[in-house]
Amino acid sequence: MNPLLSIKNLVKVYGKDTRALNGISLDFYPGEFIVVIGPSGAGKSTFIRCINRLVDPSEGEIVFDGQHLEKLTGRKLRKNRAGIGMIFQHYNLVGRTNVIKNVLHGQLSNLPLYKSLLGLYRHEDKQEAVELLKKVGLQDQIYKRANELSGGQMQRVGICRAILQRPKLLLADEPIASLDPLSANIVMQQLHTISREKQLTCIVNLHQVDYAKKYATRIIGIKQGAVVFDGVPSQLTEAMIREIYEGKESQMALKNESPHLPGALTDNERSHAMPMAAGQNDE
Ligand SMILES: Nc1ncnc2c1ncn2[C@@H]1O[C@H](COP(=O)(O)OP(=O)(O)OP(=O)(O)O)[C@@H](O)[C@H]1O
Repeated sequence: MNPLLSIKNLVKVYGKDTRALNGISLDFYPGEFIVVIGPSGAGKSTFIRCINRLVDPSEGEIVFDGQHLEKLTGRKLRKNRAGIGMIFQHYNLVGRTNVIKNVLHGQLSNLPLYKSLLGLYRHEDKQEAVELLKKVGLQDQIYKRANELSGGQMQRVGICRAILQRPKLLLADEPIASLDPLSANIVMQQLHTISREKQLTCIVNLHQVDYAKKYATRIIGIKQGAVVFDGVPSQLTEAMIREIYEGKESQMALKNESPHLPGALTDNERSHAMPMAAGQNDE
């Protein structure tokens, strides 16, 4: 089977000498549910964000669905990136817009510019948006403003938006880091179920090793910008977990606690509130 995504010698250096990724090479196959774990600062977010070019890699190749993404710019990059959905830690919904319109934003990149500006969505997209919202239990919240929802509900809207984009690959950057354990479990369960049903390849960054073991078909451990573990959940032993998280982060990961606290959007997340929308990220 050919990989859907093939990454070769991926390097990211921030500024002069912060080497966040140190030559990562990995292949990802259709239908895999991959969880990336590792201590804070290991490079997990940088890795996920290099894949869809929210962060530009310094070196290496990113071949997605046969296209070298690292070489693309402007419209070609947007077109190819439309096949990659993204779920953010802080949801990145448009707070004053209602739930269904937020979900429909997932289709913006597939509409001609004038239709996207006027919000002229296709009937079948509206129907699918409603179906997805029903699936995640939000059928009664469809016309509520997004900023009236709980964190867990917002993230379920974020999942629906990413799925409505009809991607081949779904990236999720710490999707449950801002949620309480009950909401986190619901979000992971729904993400897992929907991606299984659609046979989507998912790459999810998590701090919680328990969730990684529960949901992943494959776990990647990253430490200091390099892959130190790549295997199925049963191969991730306690000793291996300690090795990955050696240092103060290990205790938090083993106790299934997130070192992240809910907070404001980072500047980068804010500027990519609708990363796949037409007209954005022109280079
Ligand atoms: N925009 C940036 N500018 C400079 N350095 C950065 C930037 N983003 C990340 N870094 C640095 O790159 C390294 C990897 O960061 P990254 O956020 O990818 O790690 P992470 O594993 O996702 O961490 P966490 O789990 O805490 O989110 C860290 O040393 C971090 O300080």
